[in-house]
Amino acid sequence: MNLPDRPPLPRGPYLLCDDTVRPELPLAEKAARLLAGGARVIQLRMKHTPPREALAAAREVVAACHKAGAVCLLNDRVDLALLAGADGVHVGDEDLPPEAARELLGPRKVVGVTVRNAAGARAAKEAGADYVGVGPVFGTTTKQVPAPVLGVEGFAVVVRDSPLPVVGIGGVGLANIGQVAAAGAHGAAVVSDALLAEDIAERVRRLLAAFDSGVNGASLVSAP
Ligand SMILES: Cc1ncc(COP(=O)(O)OP(=O)(O)O)c(N)n1
Ligand SMILES: Cc1ncsc1CCOP(=O)(O)O
Ligand SMILES: [Mg+2]
Repeated sequence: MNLPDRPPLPRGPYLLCDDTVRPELPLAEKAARLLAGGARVIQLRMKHTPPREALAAAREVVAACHKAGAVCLLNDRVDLALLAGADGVHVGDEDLPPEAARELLGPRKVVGVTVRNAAGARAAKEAGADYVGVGPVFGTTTKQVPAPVLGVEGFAVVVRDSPLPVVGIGGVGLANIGQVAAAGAHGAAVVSDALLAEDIAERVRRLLAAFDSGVNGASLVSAP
């Protein structure tokens, strides 16, 4: 998956530090609580934060992640990823194309791409991506996603046929993250199940344990 000069994307829960969920909680505080729970990958997703505040938040969250030994990726914003010294970026259909993200970031950063199927994952690999985000795996109200819900069986087929590591996203939480892991996913992206928890750190600890338990589960899809 990764050339030696890229930080490996740790396997397991992939937590989103998101300004669209529980907006009253500052992004740096969300990140601190996610990290306190043992998060090893955080994606900073800012859809409403004004540019100068977003830059300050990116720098603060990246520093906190690196102090905790976690990987920090920026959603959408290649510019902020560069300015804040993030480990990479995640881009989708409405963002810079992955080739451009790779050109700007160079070979030493992680590029993740949203795709819907294995063909998209093959194209993402050709474009220089390190992993793909695939979903929605389950129903979600956090984002209006222009794609049908895959379900865990449909997700498992994409995982099986993808040439890149897959991070599942959409409706993932404590109740079903084990299924995502059992499907062979490299990661499981979680937004609201963690950020809306009364104790975010404890919820992350439980998500980590549940993913690891699922990894030992039976595969959901036989070999092709
Ligand atoms: C891990 C992961 N997968 C998919 C997405 C969605 O990205 P995108 O399609 O660019 O949509 P926005 O998040 O920008 O609304 C993601 N963020 N992370
Ligand atoms: C950003 C994004 N992209 C596809 S679904 C989603 C939101 C997922 O949020 P949740 O984990 O709360 O379902
Ligand atoms: Mg995007």
